[in-house]
Amino acid sequence: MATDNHFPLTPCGYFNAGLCRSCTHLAVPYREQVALKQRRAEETLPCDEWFAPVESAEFGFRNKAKIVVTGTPEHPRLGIVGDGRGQDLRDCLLYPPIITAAHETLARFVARAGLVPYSVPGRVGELKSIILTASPLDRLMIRFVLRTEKLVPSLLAHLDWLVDRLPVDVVTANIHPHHVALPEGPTEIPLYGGDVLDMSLGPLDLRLRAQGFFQTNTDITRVLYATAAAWVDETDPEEVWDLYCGVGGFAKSVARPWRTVRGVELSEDAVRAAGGPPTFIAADAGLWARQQESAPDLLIVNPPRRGIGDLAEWIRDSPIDRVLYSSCNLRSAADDLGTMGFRAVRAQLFDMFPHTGHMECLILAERSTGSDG
Ligand SMILES: C[S@@+](CC[C@H](N)C(=O)[O-])C[C@H]1O[C@@H](n2cnc3c(N)ncnc32)[C@H](O)[C@@H]1O
Repeated sequence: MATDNHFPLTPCGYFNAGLCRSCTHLAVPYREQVALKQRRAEETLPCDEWFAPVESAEFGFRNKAKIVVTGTPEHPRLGIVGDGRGQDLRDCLLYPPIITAAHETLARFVARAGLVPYSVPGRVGELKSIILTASPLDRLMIRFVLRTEKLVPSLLAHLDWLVDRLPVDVVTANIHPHHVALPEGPTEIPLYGGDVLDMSLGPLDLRLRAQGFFQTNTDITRVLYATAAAWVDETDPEEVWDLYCGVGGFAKSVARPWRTVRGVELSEDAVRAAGGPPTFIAADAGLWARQQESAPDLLIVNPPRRGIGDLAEWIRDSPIDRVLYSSCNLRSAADDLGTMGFRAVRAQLFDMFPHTGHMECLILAERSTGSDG
């Protein structure tokens, strides 16, 4: 492959040839990437003490692949839309071996089952993408994102061939009729196996349903949850709420026999997958908090990128003095802490998304007193 003179050579042939630039920071040596993120984090969020950042494996860390399918059933390209024609990325270095190996079998399956890839410019065809998730024990969830239900009988007719060749626990069809940038649609049709993928991290029992959220870097997630649990245990609060809890990673990590823990999450699917104990509730976090008669001793929040919105004012007016905020967007977290009237006393960067500008930060924040600052 020809190299692009604007960037130094990296370990990724797609990047060097200018065929994929998803890893925007790949040309920067990894240690330097982390140092730059740390500097940016410290500038964005003033904090009494920033702990040393937690580094990721440089490659093979992504437990999820959103594989856009283009080309023809006989010669499918598995990768990204790229310039519109589609770009095959089956040797992407971010994937663990189980996901890389699955690409070849999936390409053969597309041909065997005659799955016609969807063409973005032509708006014809059926198979838009394949979403793969790998569990910590190397089992797979495979979701075929289709324009309509037309290909479901072909998928079913050839499924035995696929599950004989891959370590699959769940296969579904996701129906995504609209020509929009969203990666998936609202309807999920179960095709094979159970309805959850076991994402347990050692003793931490975690299960993922097809449309649920799971942090994308399994090893970093393990350290993030363990760190949160250690920080919570230092003050040993009696009651903890985990708002925006997803499938319950933080809630389950901080659960102790003597502690009351409740997790709140908008997605009913995620709450069903979380199971319990502790107790999980499907609700809007802000509305639910306002309906409670008491407040917890410590609150955990891990919201989407936009932050916690109105909940910040509720926290400001509540008796809560300590919040553990896990954020993938420090800008919104800093704004939220300002609205809450809290100051960051300890923070740590977890490099969940190497080679990009994104990062996860865990922040322990306390109510500011009049003497602060
Ligand atoms: C960044 S994820 C965090 C999930 C979880 N804490 C974890 O570690 O996997 C954010 C979660 O917030 C949920 N969510 C979004 N808006 C919400 C709201 N208004 N109330 C409760 N949960 C919400 C999403 O469904 C998603 O599961």
